[in-house]
Amino acid sequence: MNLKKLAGEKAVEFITDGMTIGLGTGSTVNWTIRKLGELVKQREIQIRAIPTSQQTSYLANELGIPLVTFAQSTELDLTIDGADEFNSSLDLIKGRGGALVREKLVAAASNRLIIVADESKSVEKIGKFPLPIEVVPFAWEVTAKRIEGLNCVPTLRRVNGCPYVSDNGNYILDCSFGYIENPAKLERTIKLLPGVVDTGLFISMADTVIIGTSNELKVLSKKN
Ligand SMILES: O=C[C@H](O)[C@H](O)[C@H](O)COP(=O)(O)O
Repeated sequence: MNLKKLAGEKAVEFITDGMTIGLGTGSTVNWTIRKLGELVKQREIQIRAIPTSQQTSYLANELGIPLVTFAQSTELDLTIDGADEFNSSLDLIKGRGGALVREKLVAAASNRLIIVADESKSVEKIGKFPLPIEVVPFAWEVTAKRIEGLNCVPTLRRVNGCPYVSDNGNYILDCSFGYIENPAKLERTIKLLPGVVDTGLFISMADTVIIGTSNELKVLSKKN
């Protein structure tokens, strides 16, 4: 069973006619986007969408999903996106695919954030994998040193030996903090550092996580 597909396709049920939605990035939400593309093609639903990456923009265009920008709408009804890790409080780590900055901006402009993931993303404490932090290329070495001072090992993300460059023209540092005891505090601390654009910590942003497990689909919702 493809658990990413199971979770990704389920999320389409939350999209209703006339919505303006945010489309996340990654292999799980791609299933949502493909399913949505079918509905749009069959004229079963009319929506507008803002993509969180070039990659998602290409896919949505290929599928005929109408795209808009924040110039047309500054408020979104719903965003559906993937995650690299989530805990039972629905705190997330995102950004392994490099789209964290736009993903956070789109999520923050949305009335609701639905995460789609397979069960391997569920953790007791976030920090199992390095935390992606997007930084301005200028003086990135200095920024990395400052982040290192917070007790972690930052590694510049590279592709074929060259620094990975995000859609925003920035670099990404993958930072091994180990398990993060207080994600909200860490987020505030990192964001104060000069050179940091944003972090992959998404704290108190997700409303719902749809999880594909080998037995069934599980839905976790924010406790109010
Ligand atoms: O930058 C990438 C995003 O945060 C993705 O949503 C995240 O990495 C999850 O991707 P996937 O569904 O491919 O595991």
